[in-house]
Amino acid sequence: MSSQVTGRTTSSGGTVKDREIAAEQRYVDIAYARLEEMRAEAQAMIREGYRQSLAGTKGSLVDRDAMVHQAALRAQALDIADDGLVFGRLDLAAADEDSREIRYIGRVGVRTSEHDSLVIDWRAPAAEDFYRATPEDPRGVVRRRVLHSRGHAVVDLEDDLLDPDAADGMTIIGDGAFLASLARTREGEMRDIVATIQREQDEVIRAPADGTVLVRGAPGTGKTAVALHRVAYLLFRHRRRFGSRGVLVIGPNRRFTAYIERVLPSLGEGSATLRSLGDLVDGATATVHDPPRLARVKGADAMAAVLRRAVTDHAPGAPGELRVVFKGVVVALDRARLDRIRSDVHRRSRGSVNAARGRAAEALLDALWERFNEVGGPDAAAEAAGAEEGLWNAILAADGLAELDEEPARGGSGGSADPERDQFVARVREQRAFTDFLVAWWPIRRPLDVLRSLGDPDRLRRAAGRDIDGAAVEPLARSWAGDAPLSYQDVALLDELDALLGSPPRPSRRRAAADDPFVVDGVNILTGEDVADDTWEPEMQELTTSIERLERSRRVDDGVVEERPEYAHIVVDEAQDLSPMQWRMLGRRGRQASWTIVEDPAQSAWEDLDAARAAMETALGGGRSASRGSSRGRRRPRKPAPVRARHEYELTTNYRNSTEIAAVSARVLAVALPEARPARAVRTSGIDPVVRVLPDLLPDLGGITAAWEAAEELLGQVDGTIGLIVPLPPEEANPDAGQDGQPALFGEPEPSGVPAWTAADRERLAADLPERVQVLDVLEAKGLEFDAAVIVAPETIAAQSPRGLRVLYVAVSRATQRLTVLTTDPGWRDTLLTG
Ligand SMILES: Nc1ncnc2c1ncn2[C@@H]1O[C@H](COP(=O)(O)OP(=O)(O)OP(=O)(O)O)[C@@H](O)[C@H]1O
Repeated sequence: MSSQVTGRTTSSGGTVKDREIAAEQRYVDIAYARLEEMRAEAQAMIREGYRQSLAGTKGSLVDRDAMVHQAALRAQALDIADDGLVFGRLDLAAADEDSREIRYIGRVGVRTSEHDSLVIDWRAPAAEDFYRATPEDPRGVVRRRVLHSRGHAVVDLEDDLLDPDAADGMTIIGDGAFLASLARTREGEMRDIVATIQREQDEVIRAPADGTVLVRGAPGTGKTAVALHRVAYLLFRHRRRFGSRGVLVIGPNRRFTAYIERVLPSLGEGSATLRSLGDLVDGATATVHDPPRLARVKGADAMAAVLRRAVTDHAPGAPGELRVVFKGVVVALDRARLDRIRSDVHRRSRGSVNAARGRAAEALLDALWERFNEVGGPDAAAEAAGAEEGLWNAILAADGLAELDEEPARGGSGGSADPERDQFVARVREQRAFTDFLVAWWPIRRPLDVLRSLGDPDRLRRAAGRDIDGAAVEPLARSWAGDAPLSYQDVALLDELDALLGSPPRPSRRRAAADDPFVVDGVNILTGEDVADDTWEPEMQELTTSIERLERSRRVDDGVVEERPEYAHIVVDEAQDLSPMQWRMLGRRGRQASWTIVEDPAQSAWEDLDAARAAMETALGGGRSASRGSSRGRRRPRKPAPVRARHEYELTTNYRNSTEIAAVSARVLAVALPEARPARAVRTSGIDPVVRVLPDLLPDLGGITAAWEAAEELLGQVDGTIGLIVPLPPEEANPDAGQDGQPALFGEPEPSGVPAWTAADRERLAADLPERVQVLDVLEAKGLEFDAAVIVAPETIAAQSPRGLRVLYVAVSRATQRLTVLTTDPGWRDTLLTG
């Protein structure tokens, strides 16, 4: 027989619950004492490692490094356990009460000095029952207890009785502490959920490490939390594999990554790389979202073909003619010839564009030699040389000196069967006119230079071919011209360009710099790299051109040749919003990776989900593109990507919203996507969402005042964070203005009809509000949550983009406790409150 209690008083004073808490506290104290010893041991190990290195024995440096590294990891893991070390207890079924096994579950594993288990790490197999046992499937667990602590002190308990028949004499404490924990105040940063992971979530966290884990779920079902706990699990269980090659976690924007950045460190895992889609590429940071119609073009797979054409076009400022002089003969290549050479080099070079500069130089020399012969060069040269020689000999003879010796041929590129050609090549490649031309005609290009060059509509039109709608060219070019801010989609394009341009060729160190005709002033003009060595004498060299200096300094400053890192595991959050080009960017970082993909298609702002899905499959298959990105033209048959194991999961319980707020968000979902199923919310607050109908919500016509008043009211009602969610700024919005029901593309008037909130409006609104109120546009609100949210003008949000209703669905599902909606449209009040 068990007894269920919440606050009953015992004969010894205090409640049953107090007595149980005191008993747990005794155990927890023992665990902390041992944790302290383990920390001291780890510190001693670190000291010992350093001592060994001072001893200077053979191999001691390696030993020391290994020892210090291990001990430091251990010390770090033990440090994080200082708060809430033990959070769970399992009582397992047994033949009698005395032989009943008890397991304590905690943030890290703690053992006695005799190696008996005091606390089991939550990720260890023995802890699995804590998360998986249910009354239907108790897995031998009679009672599951959650311990709530503040620092080292146990402050509350909550029990689940899973097997009543086996619960002989067991006390069961329960007052809904789990649900209460869901209602806790949000402080602006996500927290870990180790103590309360639910069964369906645990299945995702412990899913197989290989292949792809795909997790779907409505807002608030814990997708992000689960993905992060999975990272901690993978790093714990497969430390060698994932620890060394790394785990990358990708979120939609920097606000989001800031929101989740403390979860992994709080789980003792600081090694994962956390990036947003806007700062995944080193040296580039996105600050804006493109309006949907531009994003659609920039993110489409066809953009890969456009960029490929862009890097094969001549660089801005490339000279249109090459002229060199050999033995008095002028040899020139005109634009048409140069263009043919350029496309020929591109066609024949497998590697990157920058690496092909050496090949381009050779092709130019070939063409010059050919041209030299075409213009009757050898004869003219012989004649000119003969005349010159005759003149000199006459002068020498007049001085009573011997005749000129025959000049020996100077071997050019290694000596060929044609000494005349070798001499030509050797002389020409040393000419200033040739090297200057090469640097300008085939410059080492950076991704950002190429993207900016597409700010020129004519150049963009050439690159676009038929892959971009003609009407899109001008707005696209505008978005890249000058110093226009980089968008989230642009970052993926820069990565694509980086892959196309690649690193410049490595200089040949074997060849003494002084003998290398492409080394000018200690810099290899093919690669831009500094190849000065002992044999280099500056005064013997020609002066460096300003272009070379510029290139050299830029490349050093920008670290443009940095390697792109690859990871062993990649977690993609909010994956429903990724464009095909963004998937390509991720694919390059995970060619050997396993993946965890987290998404909710109903929240997707991306329109062409099928194309994005195909790009995702390619990325997961090892980063090889099934299509070369062009919608037409030649396609080489490619080997199909290997099929990797796929594990799919759906999360069904909404832990964020109260049932009252979840009902509002379900009504928006019913309009946005009638066939979609909302998640089941579990916590009822008794607080109904508020919808206010106001005459005007344009920022200057009452919108800012109304939003400010709503925030002020909520500040008195909740202790934690408040999100003021306003419509998109004008440059990021474009309505679905298509007459035929199709989303509008380009050419229609600017979206002046739909009101928008500028960044300045947001700043004005935020100015007089405390820090716990965040003012953000609907796209910035993705993935975040607040104690209370104010949604300004749902009618505007819904109309601002083809996916506006889904964006609104995201907005209304952000709040945990209170929701206020301000609208000018009574119809929206009815939709939100009654459906
Ligand atoms: N098992 C759990 N115990 C306690 N809190 C939980 C649990 N699962 C999720 N939560 C909480 O629910 C909230 C929503 O979780 P999360 O942000 O991970 O959801 P999501 O599915 O990613 O939502 P969205 O799709 O809106 O981004 C968070 O505050 C999270 O800590």
